[in-house]
Amino acid sequence: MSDNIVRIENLSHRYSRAWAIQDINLQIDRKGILGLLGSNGAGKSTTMNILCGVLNQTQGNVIICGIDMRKHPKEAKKQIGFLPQHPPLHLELTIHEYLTHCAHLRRIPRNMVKQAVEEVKVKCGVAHFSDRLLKNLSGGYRQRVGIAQAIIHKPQLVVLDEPTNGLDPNQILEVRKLIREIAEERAVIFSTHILSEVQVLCRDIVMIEKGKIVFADTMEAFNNYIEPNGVQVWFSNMPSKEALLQIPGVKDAVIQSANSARLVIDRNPAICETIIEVSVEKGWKMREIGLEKSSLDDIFKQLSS
Ligand SMILES: Nc1ncnc2c1ncn2[C@@H]1O[C@H](COP(=O)(O)OP(=O)(O)OP(=O)(O)O)[C@@H](O)[C@H]1O
Repeated sequence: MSDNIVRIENLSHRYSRAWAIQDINLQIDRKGILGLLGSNGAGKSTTMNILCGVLNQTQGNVIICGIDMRKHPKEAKKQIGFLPQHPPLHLELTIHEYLTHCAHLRRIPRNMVKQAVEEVKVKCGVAHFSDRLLKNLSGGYRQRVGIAQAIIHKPQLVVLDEPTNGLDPNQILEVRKLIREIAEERAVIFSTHILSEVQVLCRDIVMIEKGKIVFADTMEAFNNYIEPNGVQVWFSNMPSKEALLQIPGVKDAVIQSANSARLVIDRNPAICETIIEVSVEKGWKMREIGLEKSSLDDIFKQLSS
């Protein structure tokens, strides 16, 4: 049949008249983390809800480990763990009670429930809080429990919808570490609107904008693609615009003050060295140089055009 963990074919969905997503194609063949990046309303949740069998698509197919989600939802869902944006936690239960409840919902055989719960508590670092009520946990620990319920049945695919949203910086680091660990054994889809989250965590990236995929490749390819095209420079002996335009690789120059300019450059990894060399040669006394980072909005604009 198929070696794909996920295959999404020509997936489109409309809630009323307008299409929320259109013609999404996506394939995941290996373990590791894929980042699904998109701004608010781009269509991430719609795609994930369909992928996880929570929403029925208008058109297209979702195949999980060779099983068609629409034709065999129960079988397909066995291969998936899902942590939605608003985790389905029962705050009045303890961690142990909640995960035991999840194990039953996932139809883990009765004689294996205890072992599955203990294993997942250790894996997600919540074993020492086993008897604590969920309502008394910090945001980071609640997310750990949310991830625990998503992997308790050892699925091949885990889908995490904005899992680091609302956490403090330490909690974000801890949850990222846990996500990396669980991705050693399975494919993980990590949805977010924060580019830097995808850059630190994911091996592959899919960008979605206005319901359509605008970029899908490795993180490395993405980082190469978005290389900055602007440089800020500060000089003590400010050269003229004409002199700056003589630097090889500089396509345009805008003088911004008596000591600074913005240069539009070729995508050339050695451009900063060239600018520094010319500055030294001409005695411009460079004080500072910095590559401009594209904002996510710029990147989306660039990719959608
Ligand atoms: N239940 C719904 N009924 C009608 N329209 C909806 C519904 N849910 C989402 N939409 C619309 O579908 C489009 C995609 O929304 P979706 O929630 O999938 O985006 P998203 O990328 O997950 O955004 P966010 O990060 O804000 O959750 C948006 O235009 C949204 O307004």
